[in-house]
Amino acid sequence: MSDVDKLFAEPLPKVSDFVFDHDVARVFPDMIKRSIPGYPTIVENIGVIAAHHAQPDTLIYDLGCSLGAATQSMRRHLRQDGCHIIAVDNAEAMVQRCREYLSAQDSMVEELVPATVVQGDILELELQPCSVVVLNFTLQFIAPELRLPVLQRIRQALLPGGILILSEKYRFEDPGTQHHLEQVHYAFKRANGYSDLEIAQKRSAIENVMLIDTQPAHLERLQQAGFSLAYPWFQCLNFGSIVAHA
Ligand SMILES: C[S@@+](CC[C@H](N)C(=O)[O-])C[C@H]1O[C@@H](n2cnc3c(N)ncnc32)[C@H](O)[C@@H]1O
Ligand SMILES: O=C(O)C(=O)C[C@]1(C(=O)O)C=C[C@@H](O)C=C1
Repeated sequence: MSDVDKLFAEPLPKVSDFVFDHDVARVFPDMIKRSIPGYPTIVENIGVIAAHHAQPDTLIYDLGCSLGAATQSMRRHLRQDGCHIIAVDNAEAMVQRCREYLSAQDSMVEELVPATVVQGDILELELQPCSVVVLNFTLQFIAPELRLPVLQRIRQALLPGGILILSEKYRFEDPGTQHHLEQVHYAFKRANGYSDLEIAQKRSAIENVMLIDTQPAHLERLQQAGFSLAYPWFQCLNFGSIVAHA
């Protein structure tokens, strides 16, 4: 159901800002696996971590779900009775295909945790009480000044004992660290078949719409949002994931 990502393979007269449109949705599984080091490990362990912390008869949110990879993983691992996953994305193309992917999962596996796919803006979404929230490479596409209010609303919606799983691309204050991890990330992309042209054009496409923070900045913001504890559980090159406890 996924094509190979060739969106930036030819020279573009003008590189437009990256958007999650139908062209991206069509190649997204290939794009994200070849672009984010450790992505399969992060997705699989989101299921493990969510299943460990999910509470019976509660909601679970996958915010910025794209095609629902994190939702599918949580459905593979969750065993608590009465849970329901709400997968949210504001991109119509993603929502359409996410519904197809989850229907396909339902046709292959019986008695999965029910999941509802909602097209909506997480900046406007009213969050119901929940025990797990996932932001898997989503917050980086939210305007920096709006990130704290989003995290505060998530914190308020989480039940006692609830968790947020936040995965992001990182930048680094130390110039040497930033340079070397950025270069090795490009080597990762080349090892996955991207050309230097694709790497350069994709970098231009995301530079204005994917504004990344340092891991310490994320941890500080989570504390500001009222989370009682936050710690990194995974990092691969300049990408990583954090668990934050209500
Ligand atoms: C890198 S993708 C997320 C990957 C996905 N969570 C996964 O695990 O495969 C970022 C997603 O966030 C969505 N997004 C960005 N801003 C959003 C917003 N304000 N509301 C809802 N979804 C948003 C995009 O449409 C896109 O599907
Ligand atoms: O940093 C890059 O070069 C990327 O392509 C990263 C990234 C991401 O982190 O979301 C950017 C856009 C797509 O969603 C896939 C991967």
